[in-house]
Amino acid sequence: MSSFDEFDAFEGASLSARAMPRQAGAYLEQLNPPQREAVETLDGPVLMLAGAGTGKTRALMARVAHLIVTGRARSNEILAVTFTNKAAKEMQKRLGQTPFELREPVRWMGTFHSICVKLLRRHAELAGLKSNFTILDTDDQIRLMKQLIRAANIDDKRWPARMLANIIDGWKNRALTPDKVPAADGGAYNHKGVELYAQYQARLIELNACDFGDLLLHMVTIFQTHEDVLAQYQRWFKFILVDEYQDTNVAQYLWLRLLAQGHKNICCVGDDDQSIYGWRGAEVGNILRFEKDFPGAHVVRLEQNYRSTPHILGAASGVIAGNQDRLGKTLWTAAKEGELVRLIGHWDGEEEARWIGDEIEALSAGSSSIAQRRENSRSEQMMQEIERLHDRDVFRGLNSREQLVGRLKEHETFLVNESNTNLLWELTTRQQEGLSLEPAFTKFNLDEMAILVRASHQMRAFEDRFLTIGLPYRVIGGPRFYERLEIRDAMAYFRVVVSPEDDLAFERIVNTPKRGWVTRRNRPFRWPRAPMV
Ligand SMILES: Nc1ncnc2c1ncn2[C@@H]1O[C@H](COP(=O)(O)OP(=O)(O)OP(=O)(O)O)[C@@H](O)[C@H]1O
Repeated sequence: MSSFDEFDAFEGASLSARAMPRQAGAYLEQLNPPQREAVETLDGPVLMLAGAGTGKTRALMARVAHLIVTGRARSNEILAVTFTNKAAKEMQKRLGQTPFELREPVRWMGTFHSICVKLLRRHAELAGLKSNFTILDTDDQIRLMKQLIRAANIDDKRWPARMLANIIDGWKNRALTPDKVPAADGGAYNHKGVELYAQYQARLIELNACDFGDLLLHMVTIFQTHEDVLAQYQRWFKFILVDEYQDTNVAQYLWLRLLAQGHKNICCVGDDDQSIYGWRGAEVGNILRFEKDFPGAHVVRLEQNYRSTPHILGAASGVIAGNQDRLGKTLWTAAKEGELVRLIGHWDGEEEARWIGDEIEALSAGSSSIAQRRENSRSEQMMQEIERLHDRDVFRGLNSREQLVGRLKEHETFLVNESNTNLLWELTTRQQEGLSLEPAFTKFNLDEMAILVRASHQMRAFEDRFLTIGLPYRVIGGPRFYERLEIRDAMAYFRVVVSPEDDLAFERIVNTPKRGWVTRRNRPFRWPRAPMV
């Protein structure tokens, strides 16, 4: 076991931070009543059910500050799990500023993975690793699996390594070590999955490496098998906070449960309506079951939305109402009406990209779709037609879009097509509701507009279109720094220098750049140890 004593957990906690409790501060005044309830209920399990834009980040930060300011915990006694490391950094920064003014950073604030790396480096030998273990990326994982698959004489064209990687990942998300995989999963990967999983884990240990899933799996196993280690962390982490609880998987849930078992001071923040990571093992059941798992839990609902207009909330609520198994909450806002939501169907991605490109140009030029269309001769015709119909009272007293379409058909106008009727209906309702038509003619900056896509391949049609029409754009959330090919190659060189036994890194760079060396198939890599860099 790592040699460190309880004092290590508090390293960096200065005397000033351990001083007498201060007065609860201005941060409480900036909260609405449910937020305040979620912040001030410090003891026992708390579930903060927070819809989008309801100020959960604000409440989460206030809770951290409140624990410290009232002297209930020192900054190093709080374990705060955030969804991304970026979110942790941002919160850390804001906690140092008004209205919180914390003097010390919360050292155990980060993602499940970043916190588990820190813990596992301390206890690596309990998992058969050295503390300087390497963390494999997906490429390395696949490379290693391919070696094992070929060594087992399996055709990796028919049974791709990526398929095995997904299966093993799924088991790790469910906190299953090879010996715990249920018999029902025995048929996985042509009945070879469990055996290859065991070989893969053994090979990782030889390489002094682990993959992403192992970071949690090893820590759950260590906590389950070493009571003394678990007890130590249960004592240190007096209060636990978890963000995006609806996205936790079984392994993360077990890890949290083990740590919170003693004091049960765990506050989970989440929204059962925003669970989108089922495909990577997230269990929305974790949040639905919270009150069962933590009897006596205090549930607070944050329902006042500060970000959206009633139309947007209404549309979102309509979609969400169809979800099954909800804990239920009703978002509301004090904001005024705002723009209507438009739903526009397109034939394919290219047509959609073309339409959106035109719309963006129109919005940034300060011309609505109608005004923009007025600019070309075809649209001149369109404006004349609208005026003609207007004179015949076609738009008066309309109750539905269908009625509008009916009247347009009666007048045999060429305006009957989906995009024109959408636009005419929007303008009609705006007028009926006494709303100004102004917003449709306001100029917008390009950095006020965004396109959200579900998967990165959907960006292509937009990029093609924007390049064609010369519309400047930025892509946010493309491949991350460490995922870029050249960065991964450079990292592999460093890994070989630091750990000469890292065969996977060696395999990656041995022919990068191309040196014309041939590697033999069906053989795991074991290279002669000669200095090469
Ligand atoms: N009590 C409050 N009074 C006024 N404004 C608030 C209050 N709480 C939050 N806000 C504002 O609402 C907006 C959303 O807050 P915050 O980012 O904390 O929400 P969130 O729930 O974390 O959002 P999301 O999870 O959807 O990103 C921010 O602009 C914040 O300043």
